[in-house]
Amino acid sequence: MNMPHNTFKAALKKNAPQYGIWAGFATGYAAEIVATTGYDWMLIDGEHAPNTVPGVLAQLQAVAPYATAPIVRAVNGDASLIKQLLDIGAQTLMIPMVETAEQAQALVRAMRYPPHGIRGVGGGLTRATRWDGVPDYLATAHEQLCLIVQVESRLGVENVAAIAAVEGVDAVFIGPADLSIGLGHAGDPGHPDVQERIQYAVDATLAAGKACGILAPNEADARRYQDWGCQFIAVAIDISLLRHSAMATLARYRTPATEQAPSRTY
Ligand SMILES: O=C(O)C(=O)C[C@H](O)[C@@H](O)CO
Repeated sequence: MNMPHNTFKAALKKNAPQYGIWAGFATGYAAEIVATTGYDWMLIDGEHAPNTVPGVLAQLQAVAPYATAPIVRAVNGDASLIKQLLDIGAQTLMIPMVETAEQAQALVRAMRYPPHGIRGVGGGLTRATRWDGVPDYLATAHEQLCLIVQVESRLGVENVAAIAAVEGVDAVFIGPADLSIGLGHAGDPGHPDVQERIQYAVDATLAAGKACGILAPNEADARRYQDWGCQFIAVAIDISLLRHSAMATLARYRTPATEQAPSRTY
């Protein structure tokens, strides 16, 4: 059995834009619905959505038949958690709040087997190896694994060039919400101070030869960040899509008939 091909990692190397969606419902059923919609990638959010390792596994299994590539965001960079997420078959990990090159190096080591790292061997117990069905997994696993580090603090942006330069870091993902609150502009990622730091981080990441991503559910933001060079952009959040659509639908009926435009003209 061949090792599953990491289409997201391959697409990053082609420098093609990759549009993603944040998946926050934390169930396999909802994740599968998202995976049918044609986005290039989806983020299974283990930081802010109520996900457990078995819950992430269910979502990975649910989306496996589809072309949308799953990225799993861990709640933190704990090496034991990284080991579990890799063992259940996550191939692309996003780790929040990386602030130094040393932290990034530790994450790379957590994703690699000795002598290049500290990942423990799960062998035939793990979905990653397809229960020992993938030949040579130990020697080749790193080829299909992808590490995205999140830069989302003042210190992280100051160190972004060194973080991006770490061998084994495939991409940097900017977190506008955390960055804006960290810079004293809570809830205002559009503030010029925040925008300046975002553009600086994008430039430094690209200069290091790595891909840069960002969350931008607002279309104007997404298009600007793409112009700046962001290659993978989360342009939607599934929970927000449901909520906004539900409210907009209800509002059409709640609005008094006299205020509504006529539905038919003769
Ligand atoms: O800082 C950010 O922005 C992120 O990391 C994304 C957030 O966690 C959140 O806004 C996702 O909905």
